[in-house]
Amino acid sequence: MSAVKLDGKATAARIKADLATRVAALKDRGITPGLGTVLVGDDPGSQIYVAGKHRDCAEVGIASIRVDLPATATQKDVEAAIDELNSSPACTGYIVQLPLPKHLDTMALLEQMDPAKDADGLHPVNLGRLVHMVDAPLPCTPHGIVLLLQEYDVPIKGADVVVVGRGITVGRSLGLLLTRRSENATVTLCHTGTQDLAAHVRRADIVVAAAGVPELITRDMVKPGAAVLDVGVSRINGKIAGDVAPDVEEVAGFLTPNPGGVGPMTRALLLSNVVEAAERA
Ligand SMILES: Nc1nc(=O)c2c([nH]1)NC[C@@H]1CN(c3ccc(C(=O)N[C@@H](CCC(=O)O)C(=O)O)cc3)C=[N+]21
Repeated sequence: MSAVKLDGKATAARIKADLATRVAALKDRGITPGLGTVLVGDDPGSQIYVAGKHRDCAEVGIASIRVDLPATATQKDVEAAIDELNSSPACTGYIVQLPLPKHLDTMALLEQMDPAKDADGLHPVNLGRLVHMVDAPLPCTPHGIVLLLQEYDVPIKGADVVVVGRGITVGRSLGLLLTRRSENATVTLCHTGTQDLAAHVRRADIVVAAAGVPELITRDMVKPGAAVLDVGVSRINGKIAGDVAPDVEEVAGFLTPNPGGVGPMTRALLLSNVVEAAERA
């Protein structure tokens, strides 16, 4: 058997084509959406991601504003950059690239952002709205995962979903998203304290691997026919090493390639949050 490829790259291209139309309509009304990025330090991975986001913006007609600060930037320096984007009319949405250098207080900086301009959906107010199940910008990776499953008609309602990893950007937020009434999945959130990971994964109709541990999910753990989504972005000798072992392809019913799976969806949903914020404003 071999798994159906959950093609994030192709699905993201369709989403971006739709966004380009909506951006053109906004421009006809005199509104140009603009994405800001705040990048602190010179981590090569973060540089690549931020550059990619600006390329994506150009592709759909969103203006972009890039704020790069040195690794030595103080809390006050980053606060000043956030204040600037909060008050800039050209910036309709922005992100602070994570993780920030350790000497900075990430939570304080996130709280300082205008929640209406939160393109990542990670502001505590917007995550709180997700907990309350009211409308808010959604975290990009979880939202991208849900849309990718829907694109391939993978049933979510009633599915047993095992999410591996409890990080804010993916695992924890995805649990909140999938347990809303509109998705109605049953979610088990596994993490480093989970006693028998394999036993949980084996029962899952949908497995989302977001632990950042290369090849954590092995073939023997996956129920035949299950949908497996690989969110891993570790690197070994510069090459992406996902959380899912390659031979899972032989048992899974659906599998994301990595690269070309969840990553492009994350980027497309970031653009979508920017466009939606501009449409609301
Ligand atoms: N505030 C914030 N928001 C984020 O959304 C955020 C972040 N911080 N910090 C880092 C993670 C990671 N992340 C990725 C997005 C796209 C790809 C992506 O498109 N990857 C390509 C491959 C690119 C390559 O080859 O390096 C793919 O999967 O096809 C990967 C990783 C967003 N993150």
